[in-house]
Formats: sequence, C-alpha cells, structure tokens
Amino acid sequence: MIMQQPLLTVNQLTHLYAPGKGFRDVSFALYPGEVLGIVGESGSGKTTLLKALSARLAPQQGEVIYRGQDLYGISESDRRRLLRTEWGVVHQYPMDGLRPQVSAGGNIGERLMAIGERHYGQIRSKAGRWLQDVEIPLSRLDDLPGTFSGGMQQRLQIARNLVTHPQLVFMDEPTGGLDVSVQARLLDLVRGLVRDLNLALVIVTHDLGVARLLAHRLLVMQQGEVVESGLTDRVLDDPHHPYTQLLVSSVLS
Ligand SMILES: Nc1ncnc2c1ncn2[C@@H]1O[C@H](COP(=O)(O)OP(=O)(O)OP(=O)(O)O)[C@@H](O)[C@H]1O
Repeated sequence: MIMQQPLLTVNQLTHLYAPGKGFRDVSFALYPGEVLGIVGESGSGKTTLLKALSARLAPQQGEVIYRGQDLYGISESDRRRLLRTEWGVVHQYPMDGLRPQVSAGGNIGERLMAIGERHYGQIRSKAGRWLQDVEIPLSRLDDLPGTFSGGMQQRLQIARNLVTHPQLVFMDEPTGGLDVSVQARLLDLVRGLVRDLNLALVIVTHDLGVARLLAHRLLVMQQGEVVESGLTDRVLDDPHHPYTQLLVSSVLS
C-alpha cells in the first residue's frame, strides 16, 4: 500500500495579537481530498489562523509545511505564486477576492493566464464553461462583478479560484453574507466541486450546519486554542469538551 503524504503539515503554529486574541499552538495534518472545518464563536481566532495557513500572515512561532517546503521559509514571490496557481482563497465578502474593474470572464481568465495559458480564445471559452458550471448565464461573461447579486459574486469568486484546479483551497465563511436559500445552493455547489476535483479544503465557519455538510474533520477553537478535534460526526454527535458541548447545544436549542 502506498502511504499518502500530507499536503499541509502544521506544527505548533502561534500568532497572538494579545493574550487570547489570535491563536496558539495549533498542529494538524491535511491530506489530499480532505476537508477540514475550523469552527468556533466570533473572535476565537479562526480567520487569523486561516490567514497564517494560507500564506497571508507570518506566524510568530511554528511552521506550515506544504509538500515538504516550509511556507514561510520560501520567498514572498514564491508564496504569491502559490496563491495564484496551486492554491485558492475564497473570502467571505466576494468583492475582496474579485477584481471590480475586470469582467466576469476576465476575473476567471486572469487565473488561467497566471498558470501560463496564452490563447485568448481558449481562455475565453474555458471561462465561459466555468461561469456556467457555477450557474451564471454565459450572457453575463462580459459584465462587471459589481452588477451581480451577492450569491452570483460568490459563485464567480469560486469559479475564479477553481478554474486552475488548485490542490488546496481556503474558504472563510463563504456563505456568511447570503440568504438561507442561496446558502444552501452554494453549499451544494461547493460540495460537488470538492468531490469532483478531489480538493483539499480548509473552511472556516461559525455555522455547524455548514461544517456538518462539508467537513470530514473539525478543529474547535475557543479563545485562540484548539479545544477539540476529530471526525465531524464524532465531534458534533459526541462532543467531549464543555465548550463544544455548549456550541452544539446552542444550535439545537
Ligand atoms: N490585525 C489585528 N490586530 C489586533 N487584533 C486583531 C487583529 N485581527 C484580529 N484581531 C483580534 O484577534 C481576535 C481573533 O480574531 P479573528 O478574526 O481571527 O476571529 P474569528 O474567530 O475569525 O472571528 P469572526 O468569526 O468574528 O470573524 C479578535 O479578538 C480580534 O479582535
């Protein structure tokens, strides 16, 4: 049997703005195709941790190893290249991850150009296919993202990130600002893409329903510390830590 190597190995990672603000001593391994959910209430450090994992915030201590390389040991330009090519980052507010002055097709096509595609016709037709894959009509290919609804913008941001078939995607509350019915469709879409593209995904959410639907494993954070981790069903159905028990019971009540 061939043992798979982890895609990402995180060792004792710490970044604290002040005591209890940020995160400390986080360790885990993420394997190809695996979805890790980071849950916890507002202010528990989820977004700060996601930034450090995704090459956007140098940690004060510890290391993030991606395919054998120390993420913060490589050059800034190599980290930026990773973010444009092998990785994707989906922000909570879609316009944070889109270029407002560039058409929908251009937003998707730009990522293809970052991995070396040069043929305009092929880039345009691939962008069009992705637009339709995320349920945006092809007729909107030349429109600016600012003319889209919040749900469409989020789907466009996902298309922009996934068109290059990244190995690893980070999502921060991707359904946060959306209506419940729009959320459900978006979650279905993400679940399908994760499965079809065999994506490894780290997703931050305060919504345990989202975590249940998408994540194989969970980290539960409280005031910057991981207080519990394990398989999603085990953590949510049989929470061991009092804080997890409180989170789960507050959803049920
Ligand atoms: N740049 C910063 N400088 C100082 N403190 C910060 C900074 N960014 C975040 N914090 C603080 O660190 C703590 C953790 O913030 P973080 O955004 O990571 O939490 P979160 O779990 O993602 O919360 P939310 O769900 O509300 O986004 C908070 O107390 C926040 O006020």
